[in-house]
Amino acid sequence: MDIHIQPTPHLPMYQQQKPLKAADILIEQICQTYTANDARRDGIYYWPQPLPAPEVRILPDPLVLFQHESQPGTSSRQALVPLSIQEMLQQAPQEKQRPSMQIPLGLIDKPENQQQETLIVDLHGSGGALTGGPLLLLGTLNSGKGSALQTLLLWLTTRYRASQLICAIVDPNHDLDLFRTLPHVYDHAGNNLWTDGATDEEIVQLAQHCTDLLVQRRKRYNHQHWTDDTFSHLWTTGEDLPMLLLIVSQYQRFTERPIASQALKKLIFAIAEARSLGAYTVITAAESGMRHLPADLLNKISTRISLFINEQQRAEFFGRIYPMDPIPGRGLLVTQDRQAHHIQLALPVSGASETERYEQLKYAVQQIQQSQSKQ
Ligand SMILES: Nc1ncnc2c1ncn2[C@@H]1O[C@H](COP(=O)(O)OP(=O)(O)OP(=O)(O)O)[C@@H](O)[C@H]1O
Repeated sequence: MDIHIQPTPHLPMYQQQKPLKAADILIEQICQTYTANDARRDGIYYWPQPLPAPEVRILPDPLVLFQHESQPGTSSRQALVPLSIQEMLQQAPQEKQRPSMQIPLGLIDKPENQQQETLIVDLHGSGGALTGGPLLLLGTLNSGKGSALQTLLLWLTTRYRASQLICAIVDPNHDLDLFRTLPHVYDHAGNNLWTDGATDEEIVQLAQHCTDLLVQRRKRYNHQHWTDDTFSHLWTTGEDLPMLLLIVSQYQRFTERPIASQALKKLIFAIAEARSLGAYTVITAAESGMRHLPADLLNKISTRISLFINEQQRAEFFGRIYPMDPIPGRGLLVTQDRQAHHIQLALPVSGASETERYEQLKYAVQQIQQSQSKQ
């Protein structure tokens, strides 16, 4: 059974800060008498609410991945998945799982269709999805890249056991430190696949472990003709074949280090070539431009999310200047139909401050760890 993700979730209601005007009262009364559902039945669609925006004093965490255990449905906060982590962890092993790399990351605005939907990125890149293939998250300092990686990794490690998913992580900012202890970050030989990339040797070694994994996989199935569906088919027949996810955070940090950047680039290319074998890539970068993200690397990346970047970078990255607000987690995504959409990414966990969110994430990772040790 697949986990159901609300297609058009309800938006948070902010507390009214200013006194109501007569027009507001009138609108509210009309909305009460003639609800959105009544309107929809009559073929009238309301303009969707604006994307939920974090506001330090009012609601710093308006959009989160999972529902909070103690307050389902009672908070003005919105969850992408209508389940708590604990419920997800209990449900996942009972499902007939497929190796899906479709990850709910936030909300996507489509005002021209009067819609707002869950943003799902698909690292496997099956046809028909809004986005597909390797993912780049670009954004300036404090734009929300690290939080987005946490959301992505929390989803995947909650959903898949370590025997189903191996994560290789290059994390110079230590945004994913809390995940380091999870068994997902080790390969079958017991090698730890997390590094902050402080030395070139560490990067080269991690690249070697990942390449070995791919080589072993090709060898093991040397007569196999790999198509888009082969991996999924082998997986569901019970083959011991974990997905491999490479995360390279802050790619620009390595561009001045020829050995490290060559090793990373080669690895990213090898993983892009091995998508049908179940290998996937996510990269974040704080700088665009050829010097930081070479064109041949960018060509391998089919899903490009830009969080806040300055106008000049926007012009370079998109070929034109789309309007953007400097809101954490707010960004732009150009979908396969070449349409640009505003998006709001979800935080992995809720919390009124960074410290609270850190503790919540720590607790979430502990829950994952415990559920792993029970299996
Ligand atoms: N989707 C979001 N909703 C609400 N707040 C967010 C969101 N994403 C990030 N934030 C907040 O914005 C701040 C910066 O986030 P984060 O550290 O993820 O940014 P970053 O791009 O990784 O920054 P840097 O490049 O400096 O490491 C944090 O306080 C974080 O909690």
